[in-house]
Formats: sequence, C-alpha cells, structure tokens
Amino acid sequence: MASAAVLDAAVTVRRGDFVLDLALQVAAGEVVALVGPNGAGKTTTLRTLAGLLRPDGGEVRLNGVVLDRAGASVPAYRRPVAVVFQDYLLFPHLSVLDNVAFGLRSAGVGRAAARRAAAEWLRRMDAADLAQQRPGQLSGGQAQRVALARALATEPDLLLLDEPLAALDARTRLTVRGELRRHLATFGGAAIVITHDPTDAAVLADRLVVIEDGRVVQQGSPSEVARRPRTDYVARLVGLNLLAGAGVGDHRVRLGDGTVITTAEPAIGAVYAAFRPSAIALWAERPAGSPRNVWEVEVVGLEPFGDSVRAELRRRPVDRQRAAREIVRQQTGEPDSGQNVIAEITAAAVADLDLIPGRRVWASLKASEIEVYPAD
Ligand SMILES: Nc1ncnc2c1ncn2[C@@H]1O[C@H](COP(=O)(O)OP(=O)(O)OP(=O)(O)O)[C@@H](O)[C@H]1O
Repeated sequence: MASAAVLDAAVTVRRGDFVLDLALQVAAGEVVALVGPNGAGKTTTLRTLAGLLRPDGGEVRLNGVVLDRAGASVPAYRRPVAVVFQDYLLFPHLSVLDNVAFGLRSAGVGRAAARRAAAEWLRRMDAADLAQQRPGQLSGGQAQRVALARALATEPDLLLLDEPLAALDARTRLTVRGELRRHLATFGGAAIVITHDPTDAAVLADRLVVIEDGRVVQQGSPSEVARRPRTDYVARLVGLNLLAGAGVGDHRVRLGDGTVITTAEPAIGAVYAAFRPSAIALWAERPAGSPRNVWEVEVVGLEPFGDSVRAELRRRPVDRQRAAREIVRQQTGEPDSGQNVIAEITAAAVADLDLIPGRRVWASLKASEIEVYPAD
C-alpha cells in the first residue's frame, strides 16, 4: 500500500519556447506511468528529476530533502535517484558484474563490497549467470535486467525508467514486462516509468499521469483513465471515441455541432461521451426500429486493424450555421474539428457497404454503449 509522498515536485522548466509546468507527487512503493504525445515534456521531466536539467522555478523534494530550489540544486551524482535509460547505456568494455558494481563504486562503496552487492542484485534479477559477460553479448531482455539491477543496486529513493521496454521485440517485451512488474512491486521507493504504450502503462503502473504540452491533463488509475478519457490524445491512446457536449436534460447531450445524442445515464452540464469503435454499426439505409443514435456520416479513411477495419467517419452536422462553417472548413482545408469518430467493422461489412473514402452511410450507436461523465 502506498504511503506519504516520497517525491514532491512542482517545477517550471523552459526549453526554448517550450514550458514544462508540472506538479507531481509519487508515494513510497507507488509506480507512476508518465505518458504523453511526442514533445509533451516527458524527457524534460525525467532529466529534471534526475538532476540533469536545472528547473527555472519551483521545487523538487525527495523524502523531504530539497533537491532543487531557486539557485540551489543537488547535482545528479549526489541524488538518491537512479535512471534506466531507453537503450540501457551499459558500459561495453565492462563485464555485467562491473557494470552493476559501477553505481555503487561511484557512491563510494569499496571494490569488494560493491562486487558482492552487484552479484547479489544480479541473483535477485535472475541474471547471476550473466555476470562475466559483456553487454554486447546480451539479448535486449537480458540487458534490461542488468540495467535494472545496476539502478536498484544503489537503493535509490526514486527510480526513473525511460521507455524501459521500447528496445525489445514484441515477444520479449511480453515476458520482460511481466518481470519488470514483479521487480517494481518489490521496490520500496517511488518509481516513474515513461512510456508511449498503453499496455505497458496499464500493466506496470498504479497511476497514470498524462502530460500534454508541458502540463498534466489527466491522472488516475489505469482503469479510470481507460474508461473516462478527457482529451483526444488519451482517447486515442486507450482506443475510445470521445465527444464533448452539454447535457440538455432527459438523457440527452448536445454536441458542439448541434447533434443531439441519447445516453443511458443522465447527463448534466458540460460532459464527455466516450464509446468503443466496435459499438458503432454502419448501414446503407437509415436504420429504423430500436431506440439508438443514428447519424449520417461520410467515410474519411479506412485502415486495417487486426482482423477488422477501422473507418474514420465525419458526422454531418445538423446545425445549419455550423454546417455552413463545416463547408467553409472543408473548402479551406482547416484541421478537423476533432469530432470525427472511428468505427471498427468487419472486412465483410466494408465489402457489403462498398465503403470507400467519400461514401455516405448511416451509423448507429446504442445509448447503453456510451459512457457519459462530467467534463469539469
Ligand atoms: N535542448 C533543447 N532546447 C530547446 N528545446 C528543447 C530542447 N530539448 C527539448 N526541447 C523541447 O522541449 C519540448 C519537450 O521535449 P521532451 O523531449 O521533454 O518531450 P517528450 O515528451 O519526452 O517527447 P518524446 O516522446 O518525443 O520523447 C519539445 O517541444 C522540445 O522541442
């Protein structure tokens, strides 16, 4: 069970035009996954916490000790912080054992004691048999285990992992992900894992912190975030459609373009509506019968997705003024309003409906398939 915050950071970091303005707390024993699109500020966060970048303002505290504050900064090598870099950065000329011992030697531990401790960490990581090998002889999964042993051997209060599984092929990744989860579970400090992969985040982390453009836009347990995304990026990450609108009573939500959708749950005030791409069915003719949401849509694009096909659909606005703006938007080639939806359908349906970009069809979505929740 996680306890009081080990890491307590509230910093501003400028890099050219980019500003990271981040408040982040991580408890003892807690694993946080830091996710965000390219350029969101993940690496900047990691480098700041590691002491490789000086913040322009704010404070970083670790176990109550100030590491950064206006004008004063504890250098990287003096911080109880360990980093596992994406490509592991093992020293090629040293044996695995000496790589693991290196961190301890730098922290002032004597040679014999450092090697004994390194051997013990390799044993814990099921890597004792690799001790005399050189990094060049290791598989990706083995190198990751060694890098993790090297980081944990220094018994850091904060462990930072930068895309720890990115260098691995899909099969190795699955096994190493499981191993990493086991090792992180026994780590008593605070851990932050940077990842682009929603599965890695869900498996490894207790909490997801999503940053976009230098700011935290959403955080919560992996299941909360997966069920209730709050930005387009998060919705895409977890594979849901996300629409924004306002509750207008009677289980109805008016979307930005005037479309009204019916939801099973009551909706009040500003809300988000999220649903799975597979919840959408497509029809050649307007479907009649059971109560559901029906939209006329235009196929924007089609993409294979496993055994099925993902179709990007542009909903046709019902609000006349907005429709006029939509026409202008299409003519001027402005970016999408973000209200397109993705449907996941079978290849047979694509053939039956003769779907091609530009084709107009009908889409239906059951009210019970929509998760509706407050936007603020
Ligand atoms: N040395 C630098 N000088 C100026 N700007 C920089 C520098 N390094 C990074 N930036 C800018 O800081 C912003 C955040 O970059 P950062 O590498 O932290 O993002 P990221 O979330 O790690 O992205 P990615 O997922 O692509 O690694 C970007 O806009 C980037 O252009």
